[in-house]
Amino acid sequence: EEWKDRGAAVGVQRDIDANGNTITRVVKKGVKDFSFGRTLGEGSYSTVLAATDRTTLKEYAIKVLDKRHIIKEKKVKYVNIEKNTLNRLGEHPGVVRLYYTFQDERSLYFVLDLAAGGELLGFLKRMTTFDEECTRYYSAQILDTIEYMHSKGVIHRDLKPENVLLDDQMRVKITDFGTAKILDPPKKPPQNGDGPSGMPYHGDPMEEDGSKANSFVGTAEYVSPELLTDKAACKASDLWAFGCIVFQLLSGRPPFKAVNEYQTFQKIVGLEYEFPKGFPPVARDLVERLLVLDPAKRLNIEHIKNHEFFDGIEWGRTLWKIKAPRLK
Ligand SMILES: Nc1ncnc2c1ncn2[C@@H]1O[C@H](COP(=O)(O)OP(=O)(O)OP(=O)(O)O)[C@@H](O)[C@H]1O
Ligand SMILES: O=C(O)C[C@H](Cc1nc2cc(Cl)cc(Cl)c2[nH]1)c1ccc(Cl)cc1
Repeated sequence: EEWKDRGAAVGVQRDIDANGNTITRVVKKGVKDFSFGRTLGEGSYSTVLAATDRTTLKEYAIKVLDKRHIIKEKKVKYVNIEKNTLNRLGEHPGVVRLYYTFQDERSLYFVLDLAAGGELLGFLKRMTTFDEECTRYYSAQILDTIEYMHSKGVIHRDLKPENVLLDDQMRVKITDFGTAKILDPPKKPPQNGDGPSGMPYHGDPMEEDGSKANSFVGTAEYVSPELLTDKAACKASDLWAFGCIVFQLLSGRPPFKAVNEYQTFQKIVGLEYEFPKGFPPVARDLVERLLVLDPAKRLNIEHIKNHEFFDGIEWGRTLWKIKAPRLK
């Protein structure tokens, strides 16, 4: 049987010796335990390969990072945030699960769920737009996963269709947690200088005046206004990105897009966007209540789940059992 301590994977092997005594051996999973297949994709600091566990024949995606490259590019912090965040998130159908991590002299390895369907963005590009039924299904699974992440004190901070992968049954698998923020439960009563809602942050260096130096900004089109104005990401920032994704699935383009990042940021803080003709009115109402400049005035997850756009969606386990609607 196998048991895994936090992220480091160890297997337990039992054998009987000549005198009939049981010998228990603890074995660490390593590169040798997998046969590597095709390249699923490349990141700036990583290669993701399909792989099969030689013993169990289970298929995984293994993300391989070159140690020297990570150190040179000063990405050690992000790799460890990704590992710690994935370990903290444990198991949810909408999160790419981390089974093992290990390293050899040259590389680091993340053994992850295989999302054989690839990126949601790929399907959207092929379809140009999704109809309401498909949009409802995919955005409901994304929302259910955001709710789970937030319940574990994790803010994703870079939600976008590229980071929404799909498994072989066209179910959502959210990935890319290297830039997530982990909210720590306050050990002491909230003091000023803590993050919003009195929750102190960790993972970003603090300025001497106690304000958070938020080094990270997400992908321009999906960045929330509060991150641009007072550099503070909060849970509602993921719901801004969610609003952008719903808009993009139905219209084929993100709401805020300009010739360069700076002009995109100007459109965001100025709330300059318009719906294309024919955009479904119920979905429009939902998006208008998410793309609100003041994060405190944005719909919260409970209200979104009860919005008319999600009529017919049964939240909870059922959502992950129903068949994905055919993309048409
Ligand atoms: N679990 C997975 N299953 C299948 N494909 C995956 C999985 N994880 C990543 N990929 C694919 O591999 C490619 C590289 O992903 P990776 O997360 O390593 O880098 P990235 O985040 O896309 O790029 P960057 O690091 O520059 O942001 C992506 O195109 C992604 O779609
Ligand atoms: O937490 C652990 O298990 C230990 C290590 C931590 C760790 N060791 C590292 C060595 C290098 Cl060179 C770079 C990074 Cl980012 C490194 N991170 C580790 C091993 C593998 C992976 Cl995928 C992530 C972190």
